[in-house]
Amino acid sequence: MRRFLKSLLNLRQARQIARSAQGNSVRTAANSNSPILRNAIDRAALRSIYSWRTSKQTQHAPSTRLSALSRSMGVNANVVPRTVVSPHHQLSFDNKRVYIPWDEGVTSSYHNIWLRDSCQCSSCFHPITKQRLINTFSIPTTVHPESVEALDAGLKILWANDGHESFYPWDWLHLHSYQPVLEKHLSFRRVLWSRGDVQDDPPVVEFANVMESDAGVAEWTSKIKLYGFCFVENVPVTPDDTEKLINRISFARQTHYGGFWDFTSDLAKNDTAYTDLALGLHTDGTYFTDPPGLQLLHLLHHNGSGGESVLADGFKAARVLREEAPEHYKTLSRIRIPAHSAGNEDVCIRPATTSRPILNHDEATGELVQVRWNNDDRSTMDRWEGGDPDVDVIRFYEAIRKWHEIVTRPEIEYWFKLRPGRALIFDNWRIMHGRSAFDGERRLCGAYINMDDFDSRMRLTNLGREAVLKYL
Ligand SMILES: C[N+](C)(C)CCCC[C@H](N)C(=O)O
Ligand SMILES: O=C(O)CCC(=O)C(=O)O
Repeated sequence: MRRFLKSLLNLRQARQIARSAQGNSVRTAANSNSPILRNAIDRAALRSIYSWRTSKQTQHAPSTRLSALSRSMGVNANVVPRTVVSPHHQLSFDNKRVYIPWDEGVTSSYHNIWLRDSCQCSSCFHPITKQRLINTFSIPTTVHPESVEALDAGLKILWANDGHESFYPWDWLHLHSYQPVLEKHLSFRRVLWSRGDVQDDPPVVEFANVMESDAGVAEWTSKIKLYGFCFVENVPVTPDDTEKLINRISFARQTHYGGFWDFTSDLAKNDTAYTDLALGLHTDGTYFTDPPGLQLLHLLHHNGSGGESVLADGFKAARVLREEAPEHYKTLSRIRIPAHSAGNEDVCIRPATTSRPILNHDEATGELVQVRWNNDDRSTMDRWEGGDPDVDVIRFYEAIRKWHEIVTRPEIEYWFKLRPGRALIFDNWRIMHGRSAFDGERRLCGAYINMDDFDSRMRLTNLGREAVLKYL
């Protein structure tokens, strides 16, 4: 009652709620916009405070599988929202919107054109391909319901212009409510780490488990998402078996290095990875518009010394930078870094769009989503957009010096030795990798995977297709 009272403080909502208070049937007048009627609505809204009626409440218990798995991944799916339409008020609509009063005391409004365009029936939305079939541009801009009806499972609308019938499940309406937004879309927790957090007990899965079931792939992909990397134990020491392993997530990303690589220090490709030189911490593909999402490396053999590997959690390092030197964090989030791969004579790769900063954030949420750091592949920086090169040049070098100092701290760097049979996979948008110089013959194989292909596989194997498709 209190919540409902609170919600009525918002007169606009009161009017919406009152629309539904009119009359007894769930079918409401086609248009309640006349001033006389609106006053009646306001009065009705206030009256309707007391006309509470019980009605069948639609609730959706959380699926145990989803909530169990999602808890491990931090996916906030165990808090399944109560998609219960208010038992005390009814739906309403006018020539612009449909209004749904929820039991939680808010009312969602949906534009008629939006609802018609979002019809999920099999003639408007392909049930198999999940693509829109309706011709959006054939919907009149004045489209509005002839009637709306609250059924147990959802909302039925009969459209006035063509008599089309649409049905929207309550949980679909509640999830996609945009005015107001009622639910967060899926987001996945990450566990940021320092060396001490992982060196004794790094994330690991068994090759056999990954190969034999999608549950094994779910475990593998959820650990990659959580920690940014994961070892795979007992991988047969062959390129073929390694390729089969990576294909359990998705097909390999093709680049000028090929798809699945089997490489050594012979400069087969004109890149320092194909030498025995040390490689400082970096992410690959800073010269691509879309850097590879995952990188898998499997050491096949090394008869020599050196060649230790190092990983560092770029998101952890970014958090340290923001805490210790927020100005440098801002600089590395702003200044765009041109990069290239131009060693092979038939290749000169640079981002097709504008280049990107080292720290990249989601425009909508402001969340750090990608670290792009490869000081060796950085091109000549002769465009300082900050306006004053005198300021930006110095700021930039100070900021990357601080960044380099942080990422190479002993507590940040996780050094280990790759070994045959133990493949390593890591999120190349978050985890920096490198190696020490080496001698002798050292042969590795592996591949890249696109981030979108990884994300798809991670969601589907961990949450199930039904849960994932809900958010489309
Ligand atoms: C393909 N393989 C992983 C063997 C080598 C890739 C070289 C990556 C390049 N130095 C960069 O940092 O983008
Ligand atoms: O040789 C290694 O251990 C890693 C090589 C590397 O950093 C790369 O290929 O990007």
